[in-house]
Amino acid sequence: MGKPHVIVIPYPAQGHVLPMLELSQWLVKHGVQATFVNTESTHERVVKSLSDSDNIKEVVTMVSIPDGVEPWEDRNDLGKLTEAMFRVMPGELESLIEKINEEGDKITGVIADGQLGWALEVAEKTGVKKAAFWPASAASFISLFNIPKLVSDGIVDSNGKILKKQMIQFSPTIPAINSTNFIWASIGDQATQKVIFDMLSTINGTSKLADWVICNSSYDLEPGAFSLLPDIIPVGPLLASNGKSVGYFWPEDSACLTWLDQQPINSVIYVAFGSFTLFNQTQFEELALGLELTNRPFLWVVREDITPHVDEAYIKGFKDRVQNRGLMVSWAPQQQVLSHPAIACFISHCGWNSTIEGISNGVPILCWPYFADQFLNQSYICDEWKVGLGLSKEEIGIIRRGEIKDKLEHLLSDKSYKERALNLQAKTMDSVRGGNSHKNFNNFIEWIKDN
Ligand SMILES: O=c1ccn([C@@H]2O[C@H](COP(=O)(O)OP(=O)(O)O[C@H]3O[C@H](CO)[C@@H](O)[C@H](O)[C@H]3O)[C@@H](O)[C@H]2O)c(=O)[nH]1
Repeated sequence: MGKPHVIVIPYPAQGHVLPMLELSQWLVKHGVQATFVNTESTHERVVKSLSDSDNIKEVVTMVSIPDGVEPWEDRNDLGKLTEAMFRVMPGELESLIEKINEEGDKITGVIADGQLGWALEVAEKTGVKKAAFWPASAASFISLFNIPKLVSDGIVDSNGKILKKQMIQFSPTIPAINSTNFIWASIGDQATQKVIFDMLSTINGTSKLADWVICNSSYDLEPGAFSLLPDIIPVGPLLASNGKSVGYFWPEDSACLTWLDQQPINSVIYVAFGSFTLFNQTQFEELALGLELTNRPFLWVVREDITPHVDEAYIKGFKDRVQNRGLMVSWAPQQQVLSHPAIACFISHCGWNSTIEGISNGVPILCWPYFADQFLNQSYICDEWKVGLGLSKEEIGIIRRGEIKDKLEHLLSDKSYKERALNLQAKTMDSVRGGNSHKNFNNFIEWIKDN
């Protein structure tokens, strides 16, 4: 009997591809062969963005299949993308597995993103092991499991439209969620929301189809959520196995690490909003001016692809005034940045990966959620773990420079945030270095290897 050989297949979004590629590298380290299946367009982006030192292609077999989106359609339309994927990718995945098997390199299991239930149906059909990977918090899983109840309670209709705007407490052991912040409720127009809602509604069934459901979280981070979900197994945070993530959609600017080396310890404000967040010009300027007002060094990820005419976006004179203490880059190697001793705090959109990367490095967080599960993650950061602060918006939805400066001052001058962040870091890292997450991961590997 040869090595176990699994297919790992993520949803084509940055916050899904990165942790699943990390998972694949951990699998390989444990003696499992991994074939990573991206959509063709994501594969192209990832391969193009690899840096010279990234040897991922020698470790994990990277392949691609079409996502079904027609050349004239827009892949940023998540509704269209999700529908097209569902139509085309199951057949493509099945053919891929057949082809690999015919070549004699037998596939023994499929580990699918929790959002891709159809991939587990393909696994079932081809008679291999089935596991689901959830790249976000266990609490967000709970909110999706409760979709049928939300419909029967009249909070949302069967298309996912929010009928009642109110705080929802699924259990006293997890943070309450405002119904307007449900994951699907802020994605695109009503038609898109329906497609995403339908996809998320299937997650309960997907997790029943899977032999294992693993989650990129830990008992220490979410004791309440995991007590409600005994069959969801935390194995995280799954950080880059060699300290550096691979699988970026944009080329990294690693010069920022050299710049960080020149900054005093515990001085730099790191600012990054993941892969989806969009700012209007007013908000962009207020953030820039807020950073300027702090008089502290900062490293700010400004995505050039979503900030058209980026040079003109900065307020006049800003770049000259901050040139000795501010660095703007288009994409940073975030895990390396957050582990750098110069970092003092993190202004984040609270995507789950950014959240657990901040926690794993003991970095206090100023929360600026944009959509989806990010509001729930903010509640964890501010109310449960107490390692960060939120920001208040004006009525017109803008966060002003004075608010940004004041909250940063508060976060950095009240040492209790850093203390709690370091405590949580210690617990979290213990869990992956020999503790519960580590043990769970080893049990998972045993299951994959078991004939
Ligand atoms: O300059 C940058 C900016 C980000 N990152 C990385 O990109 C990833 C971003 O992931 P995440 O923080 O989760 O944000 P999103 O890309 O916005 O992720 C989507 O997917 C997540 C997992 O489902 C959800 O929690 C988010 O709300 C959703 O927006 C992280 O690993 C970061 O380290 C970099 O390496 N460099």
